[in-house]
Amino acid sequence: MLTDADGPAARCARLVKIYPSASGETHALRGIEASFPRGALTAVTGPSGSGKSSLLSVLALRERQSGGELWIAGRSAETLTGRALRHLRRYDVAWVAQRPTHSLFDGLVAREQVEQAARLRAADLAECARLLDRLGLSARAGARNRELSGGEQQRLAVAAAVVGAPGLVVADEPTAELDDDTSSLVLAELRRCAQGGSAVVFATHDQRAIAAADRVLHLRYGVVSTEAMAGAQALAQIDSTGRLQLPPEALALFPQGRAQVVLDGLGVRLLPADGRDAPSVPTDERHGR
Ligand SMILES: Nc1ncnc2c1ncn2[C@@H]1O[C@H](COP(=O)(O)OP(=O)(O)OP(=O)(O)O)[C@@H](O)[C@H]1O
Repeated sequence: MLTDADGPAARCARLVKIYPSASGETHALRGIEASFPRGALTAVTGPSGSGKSSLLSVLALRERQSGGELWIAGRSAETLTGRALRHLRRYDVAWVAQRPTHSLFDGLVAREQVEQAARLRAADLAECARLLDRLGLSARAGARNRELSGGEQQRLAVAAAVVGAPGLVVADEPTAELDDDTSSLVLAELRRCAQGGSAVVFATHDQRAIAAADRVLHLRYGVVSTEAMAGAQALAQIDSTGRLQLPPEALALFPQGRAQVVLDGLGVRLLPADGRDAPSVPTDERHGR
């Protein structure tokens, strides 16, 4: 079971993920700084290719980071033995893959998938039927993966992930296959899981899921560009090395890719490198809307 009860379920600093590619290397994560508190739903958003799935698969211990630090319940992922990693993956860190069948077992019917996860986490088996019912899957409890629709598989993968409230639930686009009604069922179940004390993290492009989150981390080019608490203004993230990512519309003000950094009484102004005062930017654009 995850320990370090007072800290976040997971935290990363300067997290880097590099994939080999035909042209050399793809730097999918370029120094992610983030923490994932228990009891909260964190949505990870960003354009295609910004690194959402890479972050989630490292966070869920499906892949190793290439650099930087990841702590799960206060333990550095790099120092975990193979056995400790398997233990965490099995009991404490639940994973809903982008393709839900990748998180499900072929040989089991729906009810058995959830019961198997419940047994591993020493959860009450009676909860499995209630969970399937809440997710609208009672009538499909005896069906195997290939007999389920994409949306049913997705709901089933979520059921198996949340049963027994593991310390960390990581889900890659858990509502992608769902209509409004079934999406609400999944989001309600993720909320219930967070209320039980789990840290729930999901990548999404879905406005319904973003609206349901307590906080939203927006990625661009493999770093956290902004972080927003529900209903609050998004704040640009300044990482531990002092870097901050400008919104795309501000980049046009710095064609040379250089800025003067001027501290004044109110904060910091960035001026084009030739010393001219920066042209004014409409307030909405400055806030990245
Ligand atoms: N297994 C892999 N091998 C090589 N490159 C990869 C691999 N997985 C991801 N990438 C590359 O890493 C970068 C980030 O990909 P990632 O899938 O994390 O982005 P994403 O934000 O989840 O995108 P999407 O919204 O399209 O799912 C992309 O350039 C992608 O091509």
